[in-house]
Amino acid sequence: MLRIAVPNKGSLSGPAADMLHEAGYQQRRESKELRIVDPNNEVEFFYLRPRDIAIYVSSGKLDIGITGRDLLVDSGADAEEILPLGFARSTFRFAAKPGTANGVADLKGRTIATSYEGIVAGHLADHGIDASVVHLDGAVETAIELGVAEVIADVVETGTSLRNAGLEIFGEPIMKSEAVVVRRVGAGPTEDAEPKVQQFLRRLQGVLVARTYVMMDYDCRAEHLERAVALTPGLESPTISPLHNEGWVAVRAMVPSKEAQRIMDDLYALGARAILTTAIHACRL
Ligand SMILES: Nc1ncnc2c1ncn2[C@@H]1O[C@H](COP(=O)(O)OP(=O)(O)OP(=O)(O)O)[C@@H](O)[C@H]1O
Ligand SMILES: O=P(O)(O)OC[C@H]1O[C@H](OP(=O)(O)OP(=O)(O)O)[C@H](O)[C@@H]1O
Ligand SMILES: [Mg+2]
Repeated sequence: MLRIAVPNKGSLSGPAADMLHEAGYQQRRESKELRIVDPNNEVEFFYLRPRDIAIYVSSGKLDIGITGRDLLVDSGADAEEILPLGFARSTFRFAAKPGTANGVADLKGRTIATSYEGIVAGHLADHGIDASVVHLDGAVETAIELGVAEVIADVVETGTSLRNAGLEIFGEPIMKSEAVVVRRVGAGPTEDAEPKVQQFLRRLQGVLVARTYVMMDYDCRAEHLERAVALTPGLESPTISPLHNEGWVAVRAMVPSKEAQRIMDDLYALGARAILTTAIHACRL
């Protein structure tokens, strides 16, 4: 049975459960459940603190896990990212009162509060900067107002928390994060779990594709086909079928959902008609 770690709380938890559900896996019904077995898929899910997931996976007791890239790096665990999942996107940034710092060089001798000590210590070492790091569990933005630190390093999504605390980002982004699937470094093809791991990854990739693409169908005159196909090249190659009306063909191709409306406008301008888009519910590429 494949053993998978899933975030039990926080920003990663809901979207991770939604993605697993879309991929056909059974998920817990109560937010207090710590583990469930999905017998049909022969998978056992362990609901763990997101910060601990890379550590469990690196121990080899769990085959794979879903966590944040920032949490993986911060943990220093012997685990690696094998699939980015596109949700819980954030950046990790330094911030301070306006006008107090411009770049990483200004951190010398300063006190930095963060929940991600591993990332901050690594970044300071990379830049050869000597500074003190204070570990706080959360609500790090308040540390400056209360005099615990002069600078913070924290997760930023919209920037609202920083603005509300009267703080400004400075310096280059320390890292970009999103939810990722992780596994133990060195785990691989010879392991018993490998076929199940690959099947799990294919299912999640299928969800990612179904979320980002739509299927587009349209009819166009054969003489416009090359220009139409240039607009809708599909993932491999579009399907072209003859129409009963001579000189017309039907085209079917996957297109990125974000671009669907623009592509429909361009196809219409080319003379294509009966342009339809439909959602993809699931796929294997
Ligand atoms: N506002 C946010 N937007 C997007 N991702 C976020 C946000 N806050 C945290 N994350 C991401 O969630 C992961 C941290 O999860 P964790 O559960 O530790 O913190 P949290 O979501 O802030 O929950 P809490 O602080 O309530 O425990 C990291 O990968 C981080 O980048
Ligand atoms: O840029 P924003 O959209 O404001 O999002 C970023 C904030 O969200 C998270 O905080 P959370 O609410 O989880 O509280 P915490 O700091 O206690 O973790 C994170 O730690 C930041 O503070
Ligand atoms: Mg938080």
